[in-house]
Amino acid sequence: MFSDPHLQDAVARARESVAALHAELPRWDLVVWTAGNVSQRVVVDPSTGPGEHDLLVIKPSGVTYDALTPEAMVVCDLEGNLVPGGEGAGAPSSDTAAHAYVYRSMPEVGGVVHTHSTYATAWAARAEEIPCVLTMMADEFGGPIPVGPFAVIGDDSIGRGIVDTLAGSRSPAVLMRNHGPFTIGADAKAAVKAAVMLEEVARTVHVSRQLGEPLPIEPAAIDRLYDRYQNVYGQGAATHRDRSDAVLTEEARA
Ligand SMILES: O=C(CO)[C@@H](O)[C@@H](O)COP(=O)(O)O
Repeated sequence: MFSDPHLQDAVARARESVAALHAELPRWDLVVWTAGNVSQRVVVDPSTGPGEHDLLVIKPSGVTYDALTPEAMVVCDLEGNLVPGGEGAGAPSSDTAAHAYVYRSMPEVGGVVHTHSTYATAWAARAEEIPCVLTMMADEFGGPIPVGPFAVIGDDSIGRGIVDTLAGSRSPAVLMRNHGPFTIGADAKAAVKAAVMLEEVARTVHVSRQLGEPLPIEPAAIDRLYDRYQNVYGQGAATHRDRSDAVLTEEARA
C-alpha cells in the first residue's frame, strides 16, 4: 500500500493500463514467448510534474502474457528498485534499468516499450536505420528510424544508448544494434502504438527493397506530414484539421 491515496490510485490505474497493454504485444505479433515489455511512468507529485522521484510500473520478468494481470505488475523507483507496496508476480523485467534510465533522462516520456519484433529486429541486426520513404513514417516517426549502439543488458548502457540516439531525432523508436527496438511515448499506449507502427514500416520498407530502391521523401514534405499527423490527425480540432488540410491542398497545387 502507498500512504498517499492519490498515489495509490495513480499506481492502480497504471497497473491496469500496463497489464492491458502487454496483451497488445502478442496481439500485433511483436513478441514470442515473453520477449517484450511495457512500462508506464507514475508521476508522484502532479503539482510539480514528472521528476526523478517518480515511479514506474512494469511487468515481472519472464512471466507469460496470459498471466500479466494488474496485480502481477511491479512498481519500481527510477533507479529500478522495487518499492514497498509495489510487489507483483516476481522480480521486475530484466529491462527495468533501461526503462528507468529513459524516464530519468527524458521527463516528457511517460511510456517505454521493448520488443524483438521480427522486421525491426532484422534492421537492428544490420545496424541499418530505416529510411523515411513512406508517408506513414513521416507521420509517426518524423524521419528515419535511427540505430542505437550495441549494449549488453545489465546496467545503464542500453538506456544511455536509447537516450543518446533519440536526442537527435523526432523518432519515438530506436533500433538497438544486434538487439531490437525500444519505443517511447507520452504514455505507455503511445509507446505501444509506436512499436506497432515501427514493425509495420520495417516490414513494408523491407519488402519494397526486395523489388527495387525505395524513393526518399523531401524533408519539407516530411515536416508537413509530421506536423499534420501529430497535431491534427484523428479527432483533432476540426478548425485546425481544416486549416492544415487546406494548407496541404494549397501547397500541393503550388
Ligand atoms: O531481450 C531481453 C533479454 O535479452 C528481454 O527484453 C526479454 O527477454 C524480456 O525480458 P523480461 O521478461 O521483460 O525480463
